Amino acid sequence: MMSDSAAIRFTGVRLARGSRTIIDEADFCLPQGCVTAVIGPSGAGKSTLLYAITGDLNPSAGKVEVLGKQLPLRSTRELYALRRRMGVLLQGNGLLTDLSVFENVALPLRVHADLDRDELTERVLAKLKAVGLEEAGELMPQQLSGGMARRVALARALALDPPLMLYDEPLTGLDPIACGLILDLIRRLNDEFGMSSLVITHHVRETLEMCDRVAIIANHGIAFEGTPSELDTVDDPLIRQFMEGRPDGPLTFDYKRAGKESADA
Ligand SMILES: Nc1ncnc2c1ncn2[C@@H]1O[C@H](COP(=O)(O)OP(=O)(O)OP(=O)(O)O)[C@@H](O)[C@H]1O
Repeated sequence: MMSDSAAIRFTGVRLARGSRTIIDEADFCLPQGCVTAVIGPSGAGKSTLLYAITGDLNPSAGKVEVLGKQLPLRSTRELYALRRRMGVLLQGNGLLTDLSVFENVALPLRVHADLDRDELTERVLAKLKAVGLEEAGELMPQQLSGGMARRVALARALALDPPLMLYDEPLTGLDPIACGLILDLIRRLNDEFGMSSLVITHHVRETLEMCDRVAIIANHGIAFEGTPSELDTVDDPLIRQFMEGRPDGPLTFDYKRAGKESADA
């Protein structure tokens, strides 16, 4: 069991890909009920952190705890049980194109929940309503705008009522209005359903306006963790370089084949 009420806790974690250390000595906490943004230069290891949370990548050192479980788990069965408690929204949406919107959202329920037809319909419509698409169930994915497709994927990620939501670049490819809508939904759903949410994003300014906490991954570790207003007051040159989008400074962008790898430019 986890020692406190964090939804996610990393203690002294090292994450490696082959012989390359991507993140080292990382301490990170996502308190329950919070929306935490994870930002940082391209290639710094944000998605790698996500894979460690979903149990796709085991830490080579340190402790990763998610929803009260320490990873890696002893069996695939336990890992799948934990994954059912995480809603994951990936960049590509992953909607099945030969299934309607309704059936896409129903899919995890059909596979993992033992519901009768009425219960299933009620649950799917509730999730579609939560994302403002209650009347779109009949549509096929090809008939959706990018923003609608993202919302359907979000409804599907919510289908099993996960206590933890993980978003990897939820705003990619969306216009500013659709971005605002998705960020608003992430915040609202987190609070309404009593979830905890982690949002990996390059849309730094917009996301900082709505999140409770922010972690910056840079130079192989967690370079900052705190609230958005604390971030405003930090004068660490590395943090300022990233926040101001300057190519020159302590952030390194060289690729190294072994040892500690630097972020891609
Ligand atoms: N499957 C893999 N095998 C080997 N190396 C990998 C693998 N996936 C990622 N990497 C390496 O790990 C580094 C961190 O990648 P990651 O995708 O976590 O970065 P990121 O911060 O999410 O980047 P971006 O913002 O561009 O999505 C990359 O530079 C890449 O070289």
